[in-house]
Amino acid sequence: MNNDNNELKIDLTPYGSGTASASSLLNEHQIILDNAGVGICFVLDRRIQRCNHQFAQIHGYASADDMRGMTSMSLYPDAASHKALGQAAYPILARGERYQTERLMRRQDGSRFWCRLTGKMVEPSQPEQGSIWIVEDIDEQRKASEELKTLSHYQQLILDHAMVGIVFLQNRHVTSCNRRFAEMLGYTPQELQGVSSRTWYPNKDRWEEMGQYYGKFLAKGLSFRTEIELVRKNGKHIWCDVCSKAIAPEDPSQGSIWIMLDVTDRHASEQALLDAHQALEQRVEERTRKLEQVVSDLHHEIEERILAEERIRHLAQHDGLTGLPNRDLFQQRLEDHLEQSRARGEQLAVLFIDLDRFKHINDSLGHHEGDILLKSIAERLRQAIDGDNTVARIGGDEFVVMLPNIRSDREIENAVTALQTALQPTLNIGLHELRISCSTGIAVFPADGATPQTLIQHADTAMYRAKAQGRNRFQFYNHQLDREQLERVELENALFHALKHEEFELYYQPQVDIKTGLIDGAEALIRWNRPDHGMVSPGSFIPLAEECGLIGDIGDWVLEQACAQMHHWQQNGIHLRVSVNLSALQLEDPDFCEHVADCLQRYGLEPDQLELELTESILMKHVDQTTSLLSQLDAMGVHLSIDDFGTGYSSLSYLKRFPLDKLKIDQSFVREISVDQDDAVICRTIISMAENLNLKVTAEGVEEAQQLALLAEFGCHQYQGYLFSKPLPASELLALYQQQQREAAQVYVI
Ligand SMILES: Nc1nc2c(ncn2[C@@H]2O[C@H](COP(=O)(O)O[C@H]3[C@@H](O)[C@H](n4cnc5c(=O)[nH]c(N)nc54)O[C@@H]3COP(=O)(O)O)[C@@H](O)[C@H]2O)c(=O)[nH]1
Repeated sequence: MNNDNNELKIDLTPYGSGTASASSLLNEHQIILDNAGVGICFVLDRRIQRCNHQFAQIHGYASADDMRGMTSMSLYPDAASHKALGQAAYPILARGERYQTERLMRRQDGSRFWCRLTGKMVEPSQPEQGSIWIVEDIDEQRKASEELKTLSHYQQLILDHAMVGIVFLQNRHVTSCNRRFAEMLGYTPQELQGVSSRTWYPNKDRWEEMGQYYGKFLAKGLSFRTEIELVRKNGKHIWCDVCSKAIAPEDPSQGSIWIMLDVTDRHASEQALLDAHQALEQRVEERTRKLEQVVSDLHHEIEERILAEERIRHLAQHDGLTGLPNRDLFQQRLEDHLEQSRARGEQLAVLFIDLDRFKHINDSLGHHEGDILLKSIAERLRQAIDGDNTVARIGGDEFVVMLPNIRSDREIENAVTALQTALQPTLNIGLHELRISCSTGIAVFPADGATPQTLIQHADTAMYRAKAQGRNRFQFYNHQLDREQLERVELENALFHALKHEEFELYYQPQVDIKTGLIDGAEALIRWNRPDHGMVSPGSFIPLAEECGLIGDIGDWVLEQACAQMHHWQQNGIHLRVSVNLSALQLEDPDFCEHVADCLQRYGLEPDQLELELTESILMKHVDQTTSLLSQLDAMGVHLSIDDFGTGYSSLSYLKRFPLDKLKIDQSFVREISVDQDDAVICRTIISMAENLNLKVTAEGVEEAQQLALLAEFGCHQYQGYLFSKPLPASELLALYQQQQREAAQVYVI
């Protein structure tokens, strides 16, 4: 045997050595054998010659002696394996080499176990010297290894079939990965082996940023989870749910494990969901906004409707021009206050206010200025009454005032005075300075009436009386006034009757040429021969006829009569121009010109035989309309004159604009011409102005020779008045005219 340290030392006893040193050596060997950690046996002719205790123990025998002489065959599971080992080992052993193998062996109890066998020939050149076998029980190790193998196989299976991608990184480089991971990124696992994780990041910055981020977690042994966007081999971006943990937190060099799940679809779904959600939210927001808009529009509409209703209510209850309460509202308030007054036993006064000469002013200035005037007056009245009292406008220039809780007539008079005083200051309307006064009627609850209607009506009646007494007056109602009102209504009816029953008559006042003193015209003036009343002056029924609309028919009758009269005179060789007074209402008739032309034609008259007299106020009303009408009349050849000139507000520019022939100086200026310097100046100015405008001038109301002398001195052309003659029936005028003609002829003869 050689002396290799690891070699088995052969027991020499069977070979008969009896020396002490040999014996000591053998003892040492025996000690080594008995205490060796492995089983050792010496086999000769495939029989166990000797073995140590460990060997016996490994094979399930109580002692080495029990095994001595046993065939090695009994150590194998079967003969075949015994034979196979021999066949495998012999050639190697024969070459003197060590043979090592791991085999399944059999224990004494028949159980199998794994052994590592290491054999060596004692003397390869002399196989008959047998072989030494070292046996290690590796059954546990082998099983563990098997288990490990199985385990790692299972692990590999798990890794390979895992639905998630798994990668092991060291220093951010792939040490291994499963198929799914590679698939996720579009590589094979082999392609990824050893590559940097940078490969699947969109860019370097993102890779570094992530490294810093998760590095902190991994270093602390924490796992972390996130979703990141990665790039596949083909450049397509995917989203991954990533979970990572360090393999050994205490040793970062061992790297980390990453489990990844491709959540691109989920991400896309989520994104789609998010987009849909956002779109929905947007739609909801939009709808909400629209709804809010609709709601706001609705609110707006409701507010507007409320405002409109308020406006309508306001309009329905207020006067559009002055903003004052109207008759309805006034009556409502009066009703309420009457109830209170009744309950408290208080008195209440209603004032009916009518502006003096408003119609005249309104017609003269025009409606626009008239409206401004009314507004100013309304404001003054409103300011002049106490807060609790109501002032309302119930007609053109008619206002009513309610004074509740009145204790005495004096209190009412004070209120009326306050109102009159408020109107006193001059009003500047356009270029005009106007003074306005009012007539006031007063009715008191309960003495003069118990209902709003009665009180207003009685105050109105009282107002008429106040007006009849002159301007700027007030009058308390009494029952006598009712009678007067009744008379007014009766008069109105009588007027209708008069027209129907030919109670009217035309008188003619001669118009005399101042230079010759001869009649050269006449003014037709209506008279009413009222049965049981005598001759009624037009001054007392023309205004009423204008108010009740009868003036149109009366005017037609006058024109017809005047033309008929001229025709008659003409038949008798008398050619007198007759002037006829016109009312505003007549000019509003669109057929007026035709009517005049027709009348002239029917009576065979030349148009210049007729003169139409218009007051300034009529002229100034609807200037454009009047201008056109007058132009038509002028074109026909009819003469036109301004009556009562000087009392109105006509301006020079209008005088130039109208096709006029004559101005008639109002008798109020003529009356005082010889005593009042101002009137004289006015007359002189009118005459001189007419001269400049190429107009003739007639002076009205000439009663005295002195007046006539002055007018003649100022250059006036014509006059009419009691000095020469009062208005006369047609027959008397004819007689006067003929007498004058006769006298003139006599003078001529003389
Ligand atoms: N639309 C119509 N109006 C008419 C008509 N007829 C008359 N009238 C207008 O009625 C007003 C009163 O007229 P009357 O009572 O006839 O008075 C006229 C004369 O009688 C009066 N007059 C004439 N001379 C004198 C005088 O010397 N002194 C004096 N005190 N009075 C006098 O003046 C009136 C004439 O007015 P006028 O028309 O302004 O020239 C009166 O406004 C008539 O216009 C009619 O048919 N239609």
